[in-house]
Amino acid sequence: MPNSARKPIVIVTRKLPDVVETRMRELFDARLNVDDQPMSQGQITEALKIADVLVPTVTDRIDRAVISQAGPQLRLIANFGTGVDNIDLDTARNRGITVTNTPGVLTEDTADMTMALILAVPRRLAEGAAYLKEHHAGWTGWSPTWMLGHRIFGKRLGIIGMGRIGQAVARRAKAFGLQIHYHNRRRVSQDVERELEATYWESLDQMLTRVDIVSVNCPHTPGTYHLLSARRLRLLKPSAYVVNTSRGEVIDENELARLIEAGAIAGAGLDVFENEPAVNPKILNSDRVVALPHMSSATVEGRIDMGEKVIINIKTFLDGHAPPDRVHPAMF
Ligand SMILES: NC(=O)C1=CN([C@@H]2O[C@H](COP(=O)(O)OP(=O)(O)OC[C@H]3O[C@@H](n4cnc5c(N)ncnc54)[C@H](O)[C@@H]3O)[C@@H](O)[C@H]2O)C=CC1
Ligand SMILES: O=CC(=O)O
Repeated sequence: MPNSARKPIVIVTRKLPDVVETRMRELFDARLNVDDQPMSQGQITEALKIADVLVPTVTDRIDRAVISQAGPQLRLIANFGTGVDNIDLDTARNRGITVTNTPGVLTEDTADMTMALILAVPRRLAEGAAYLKEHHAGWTGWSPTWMLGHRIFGKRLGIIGMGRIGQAVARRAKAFGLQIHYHNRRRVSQDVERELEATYWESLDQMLTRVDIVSVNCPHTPGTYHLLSARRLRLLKPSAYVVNTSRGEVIDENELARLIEAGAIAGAGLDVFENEPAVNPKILNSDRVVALPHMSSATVEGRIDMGEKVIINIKTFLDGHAPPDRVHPAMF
């Protein structure tokens, strides 16, 4: 723990909203990334030799090699993000380093974008918008048999991971007339099931054979890597769509791309990718995929809320209390 004569050194790996950076400067010896250049593994390793607190984002790989070389003064990794699959939680715990994240404040924004993808893909929204931009001069107007997508209302949505975001997606989807089905590690409360009129599937395989749209909303953990494996993707109906705003690693992306190309899956809405920032070219170039650059949580309000959460976590921890968003490896 830093001694009281100096402010704790807080190293932030990326540019944060001005209001967040200003507050960090007031409270800490904040070393900010004003140029917003992603830090290399070498730079992060060096940072951990002097930082009391590291504030990485979800694209920084805080792995065993990096954490193992941290100085003894490093006590807290306060992730600017909800997902913590970028951090080796076991190594951090073994070295007595606390990890926090920013759950909750991104829920509604991420659910909005998930719903947007659920609507956009079957209704060919991106395709239509791109067509008009490129071909407006040759467009002959409305036509009864052109640009036909598929109806959303009445279809079955299968949510994998019925946590904060999964439930927020379900609330939106229910309002659009979708029937809610879900698979989760644990069944949610009867009150929530009743509110959402949701059907629980203990067997993910069985749920996949029955739904029209799948929404992936569980975290990426060792247990969920390729949860939508090649075998499971092949259980989907050829008319089914896959939406993923969680983490790319949860889906076998190559197989998803192959099945879409082969017409064995109708399409996908993806905000996240298995080898981010690389995107499988088949995914990128398919008319039947809406691919977004990991922007489901990207709102001005959300980023400020995340910054506030990070600051509260750091301040509470440095004041000697348990930070509100402490992450335990057992949670994942
Ligand atoms: N695209 C984006 O910008 C964003 C993506 N995310 C991602 O969304 C994820 C979910 O966030 P929250 O809903 O806040 O988390 P949460 O912890 O509230 O919900 C996750 C749910 O997944 C379930 N789950 C875990 N392992 C499972 C498994 N093997 N099978 C079935 N269910 C399983 C958990 O029981 C929990 O109910 C984050 O971990 C993050 O990766 C979060 C925010 C923004
Ligand atoms: O992907 C974003 C996050 O906060 O997790």
